[in-house]
Amino acid sequence: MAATKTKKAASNSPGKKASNAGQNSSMSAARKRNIRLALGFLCLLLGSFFTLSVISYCFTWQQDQHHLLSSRGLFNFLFHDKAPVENWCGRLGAAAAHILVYRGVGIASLLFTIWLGAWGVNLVYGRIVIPIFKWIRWMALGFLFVCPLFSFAFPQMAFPLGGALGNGLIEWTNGFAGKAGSLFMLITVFCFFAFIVFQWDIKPLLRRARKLIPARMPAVNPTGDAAMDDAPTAETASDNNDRFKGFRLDKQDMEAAPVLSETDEEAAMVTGSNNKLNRNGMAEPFVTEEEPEEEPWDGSNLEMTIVERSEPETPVSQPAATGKPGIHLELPQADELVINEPVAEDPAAMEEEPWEEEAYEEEVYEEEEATTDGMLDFEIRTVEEPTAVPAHGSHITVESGEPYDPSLDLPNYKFPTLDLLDETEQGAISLDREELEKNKNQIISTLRSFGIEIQRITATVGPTVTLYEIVPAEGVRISKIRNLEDDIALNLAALGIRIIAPIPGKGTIGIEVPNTNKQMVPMRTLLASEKFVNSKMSLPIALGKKIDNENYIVDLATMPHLLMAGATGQGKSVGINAILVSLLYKKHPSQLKFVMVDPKKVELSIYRLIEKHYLAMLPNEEEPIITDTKKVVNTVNALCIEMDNRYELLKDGGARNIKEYNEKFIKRRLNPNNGHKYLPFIVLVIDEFADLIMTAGKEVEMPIARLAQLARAVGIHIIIATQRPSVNVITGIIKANFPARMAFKVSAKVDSRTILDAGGADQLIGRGDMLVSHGSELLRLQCAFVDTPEVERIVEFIGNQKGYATAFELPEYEGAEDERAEKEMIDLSKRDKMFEECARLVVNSQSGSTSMLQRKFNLGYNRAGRIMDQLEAAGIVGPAAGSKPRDVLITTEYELEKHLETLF
Ligand SMILES: Nc1ncnc2c1ncn2[C@@H]1O[C@H](COP(=O)(O)OP(=O)(O)OP(=O)(O)O)[C@@H](O)[C@H]1O
Repeated sequence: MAATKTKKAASNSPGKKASNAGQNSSMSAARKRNIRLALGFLCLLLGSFFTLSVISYCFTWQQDQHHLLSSRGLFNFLFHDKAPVENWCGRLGAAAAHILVYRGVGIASLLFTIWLGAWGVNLVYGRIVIPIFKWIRWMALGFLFVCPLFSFAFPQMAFPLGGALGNGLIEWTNGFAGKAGSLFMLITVFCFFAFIVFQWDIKPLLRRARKLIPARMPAVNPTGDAAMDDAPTAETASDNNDRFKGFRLDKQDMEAAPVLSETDEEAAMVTGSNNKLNRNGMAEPFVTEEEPEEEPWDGSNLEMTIVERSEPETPVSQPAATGKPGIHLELPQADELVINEPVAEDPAAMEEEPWEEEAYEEEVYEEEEATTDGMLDFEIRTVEEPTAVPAHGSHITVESGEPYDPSLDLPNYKFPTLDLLDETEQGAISLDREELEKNKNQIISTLRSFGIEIQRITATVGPTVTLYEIVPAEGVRISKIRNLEDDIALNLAALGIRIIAPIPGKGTIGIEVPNTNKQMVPMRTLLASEKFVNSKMSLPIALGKKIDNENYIVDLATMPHLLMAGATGQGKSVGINAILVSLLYKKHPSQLKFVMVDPKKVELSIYRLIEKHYLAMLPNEEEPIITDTKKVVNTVNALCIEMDNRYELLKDGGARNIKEYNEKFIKRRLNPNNGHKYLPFIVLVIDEFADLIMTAGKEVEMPIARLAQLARAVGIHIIIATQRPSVNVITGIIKANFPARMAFKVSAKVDSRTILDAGGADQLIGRGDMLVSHGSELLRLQCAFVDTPEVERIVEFIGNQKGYATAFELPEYEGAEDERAEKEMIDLSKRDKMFEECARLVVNSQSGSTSMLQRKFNLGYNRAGRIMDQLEAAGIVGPAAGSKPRDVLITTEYELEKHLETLF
């Protein structure tokens, strides 16, 4: 009875209401999205249909027009006439095109039909893909200028180029003011659009015209009148300069306007009309209603508390949305987008380069005018072009007491905005009470069947799993539960159960059970969260959500290196993208560089677009993303040299780590003339580490281990990902230097132990479900999801901006060259006595394996290696391929004999 009462109370509890409200709001959001999609597709279809019918009309109008005009009305033509029509879109197409072209605006009607399709595209995407509102101006120009222009220019043409509108306007003006009047009308309309609506800049044209005039005048009139002729020109110049100043203001205003309207458009598209701006143009603080905690509710005979956490953080504005303070994007809820525009004028608009260049040209011109005026001095000045693309640290020599700002390398760089990420709705975490109760009962009965009684059970519902925390009855030893782990998991029989006995620091036992309805964690919500936006970490990475729904954001700099593993298709690539995207949203190109290694050649290639902003590579290297093993070895060794150089700089600068060093440099306490420079963080990302180790072995393992041991203090961090977390890939030396590990689902418990030093990763459920071991904790997280198109949009956004002249150059690594030179210097006249026999064995077995030579001829490793190098120099085998046998370049013994004859 008591139990029933509690249940009732629980079902009426505010928590339940809140969750109902959440469900309702997510349903209405889904309905809105469906309506938007339906309208979008309709507009797209109609737009395409009408466009096609108008294009077809251009070829078929004569045949169809006859039927149309002879038919008694459009209705009759559409529904009763039997005569065949030529238009590709049938009767409907012929009628629509007739109305649009003949009775409407002529050929300019295409502007309307394509615009309709563009509306559809925007509605389908839910954001402004094609700027349709800007298009309205072009439509107006088409209807009010192009239509009458066609009718004026081709009055005899049978095809209604200008449509009824063009013909009507021209007829009226012809009658009212004659042809001259029509021409004036057309010029006036054009000027109205050019200067008022589009605000086109005709100054360059005028200036060119003006330059031509004084240049010719003295030649025409060399008697001294030139000075008189020049005088008004100089006046005009200053006049123009005044006008120019006025125009400069207008231009700013004008530039501000489309930005505003476009953003409004976007906001209107996405949110309806939910823009909130307070009077200062700053964000209204958002108040999120904390969902009240669920009341405890009764199970069949035991009480279980469901801990449902509200979203832990109010997503806040993203400061970096424009690279300038003041423009913020807020995402309080998935379906609400608040955009705040700054009231103060945007300094960026004033600093636009072309504008500055024009102003400068204008000044130079004015001076030229003045000197020609008096014919006294003649000075030819060359105006140095401002460097189009800066080199790294190019503004370093600016002498001023101001603190050094590395971002001034690329002052106009804009950080990617949140709207580049999909606005995936993340509804409230749904609580399926039936499911919770069923699991609870099963846990209780399973434990009871092993003789374990429990006192209390609490459920915490996370995005993908629910954690049942159990307090065992007095006297039950935790080791007993731990020993029964497998049996309990078997009895609960759900996929992906993980038992944590005990939960560290709590003394309770945790059983994680996957939810039936799993929630994805969109990257956007993490990047918009207060914790991320206000993070002061050196390299903040937003990894995902914890089981209690809290955002998990860590500093890669403190990790300081990260080892990732997971079977194929379990979310590794998404995890790497989440890390890279987090860093791209937070760090300026002057502060961070990536070295990317991708033997698979497909995963990281998408980042090649940001080569000139964020990538670091060897000098004279062509490919920004390294795919070739040999090049990886060189690059990793180059990073070791960079590390050593940085240590020298730190020692010289009296700093213990990169943070202290950069702080000193910013305060201008380190002299760039002594080689000091601002040091960006470098993150080395290696995908498919197993592949690398298999091909390059120790050659790559050693420098990586060295980096991992020492590079942290100088700001070089490593992220390694592998599908195969076996001990020969993640060797002891690598493991010892990678304290932070991230495991997606792996196929065997032994793999889980290799990566995490604990089981559990084999029991994950995939799709971004992961375990992170950092410090002493082992956390279960749902990895943030960022899709490839989103990453593409972000790198395109960055790549389209002005970057450095080159990628960040790593120091040259000479080792590789030396090796090659050494090989080239092998003197075959001093070849080993066993050379010929070894050559025969290699050719007959078609395997260039050094260990085979060792075994067959009982040779030492060094001698066998030397013979193999001689075989390579003789062109019998190919270059070393890591631990794999070398390729054999000769196929038969006969061919070998011939080859040896030619050689010796
Ligand atoms: N965090 C996540 N949230 C939701 N779904 C995810 C998540 N991570 C991955 N997935 C799903 O799993 C699929 C495979 O992920 P991903 O490509 O990252 O696997 P992978 O481990 O890199 O595989 P491979 O090693 O073969 O490249 C994705 O296409 C996506 O559908």
